[in-house]
Parts: sequence; C-alpha cells; structure tokens
Amino acid sequence: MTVQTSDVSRETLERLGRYHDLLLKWSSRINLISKSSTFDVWNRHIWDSAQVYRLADSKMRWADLGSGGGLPGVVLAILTKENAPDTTFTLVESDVRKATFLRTVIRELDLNATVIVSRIEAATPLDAQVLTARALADLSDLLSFAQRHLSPDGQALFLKGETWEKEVETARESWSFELAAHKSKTNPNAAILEVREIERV
Ligand SMILES: C[S@@+](CC[C@H](N)C(=O)[O-])C[C@H]1O[C@@H](n2cnc3c(N)ncnc32)[C@H](O)[C@@H]1O
Repeated sequence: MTVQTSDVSRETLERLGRYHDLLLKWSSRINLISKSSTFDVWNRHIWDSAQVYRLADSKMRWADLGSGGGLPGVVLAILTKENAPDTTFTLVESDVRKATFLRTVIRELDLNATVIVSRIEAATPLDAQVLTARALADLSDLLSFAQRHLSPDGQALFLKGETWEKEVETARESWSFELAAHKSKTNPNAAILEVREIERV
C-alpha cells in the first residue's frame, strides 16, 4: 500500500482513527459506506483513498466531487494538514445529510475544508488545481465535471474500478485528454486515472 501506518505521523494516524470512528458511527444512521465494507474500513476506504496523496501535484486548491462520507476528500485533507496546512479542500456533495456529516468531521478534526451542498453540474466553477472523485460516475461524465471544475493546468485523479479500461475507450470517442493509469495498491483490478488537458472533441 502507498501510505501505511509507518508512513504517517502519530498525529495524522490519530486523526485518521477519529475519522474512521466517526464514519462507522454515522454509517449506522446514514448510508456513507456499504454494510459489507464496515468490517474493513481501513483497507477498503481509508488506505484506498490515501494512495491518491502521493500522485497529487503539490498545489493549494483541491476539490473532491461527490464526496459522500469524505472519500477521498477528507482522507486527503487529513494527510495534507500536517505538511501543507494552507492547502484548501472543497467537498461537493448534493445529499444534505452527508454534507452535515462532512461538516461535523471538518469541525472535529479542524481541517482546512469547506462543503458545497449542490449538484456538481450546478455548482459555481471551482478552478481546482487537483480534482478527485471516487465511485461517482463513469469516466465520460467525470470528464464533463472536470471541464467545469478543473483549472486549465490542473490534474484530475479518479479512482476507478475494474471497468476502467473500457471507460477510457468510450471516453476517447468524445474527449481528448492526457492519461496516466496507476494500478491501485488496494485492488489489483482497479486504477487511479490521472487525467490532464481535457477537451471535448
Ligand atoms: C457512490 S457515492 C461515493 C461517495 C464517496 N466518494 C465514496 O467513495 O465513498 C456517490 C456520492 O456522490 C453524490 N453525488 C452523486 N451525483 C452527484 C452530483 N451530480 N452532484 C453532487 N453530488 C453527487 C451522492 O450523493 C453520493 O454521496
């Protein structure tokens, strides 16, 4: 795995642990993660999200689309807090109850993040330098979201499941983009797609 307990400071690990506990506590009331994954939140969600961190450019303005329970946005904000505390995170989530959870986590863990409760398509363009999304939509739709919210020289990092190669093929029919596919460390069939220079063709 890219980030392991030995790679992060005691303070960061403690914050991740508090996030883990809040995620589990709130999941009993709202659907933040699937029931089948609650037995292994560290590997299935936290380390899965954390692996994005080392692929990201060192930039100030990050945004996470369809954050849900904060994956990967909250995990990345926790990892960034110690090394680059001025980095700002915007989490876009249309579900009001999930947004309330995200605001609670941000407050309790003192993260440099804000939540926008809105449809991604309707939110004011964010001009993000690093844009992330996980389990949100197929790649063609993600590129459309990125066209709205990614800065022209920005980097998008999308966590995709096993259909990623097919999604890339389909997206190439309507979009031109630079792509680097990084194999996931937590799921051998999944990938993190690093995308830049996105244009509709
Ligand atoms: C399947 S969940 C994934 C959540 C999180 N990224 C994760 O990996 O666990 C997708 C989330 O995106 C939100 N969402 C879906 N479409 C959206 C849209 N168009 N605008 C804003 N939020 C959206 C949903 O409310 C949901 O919380």
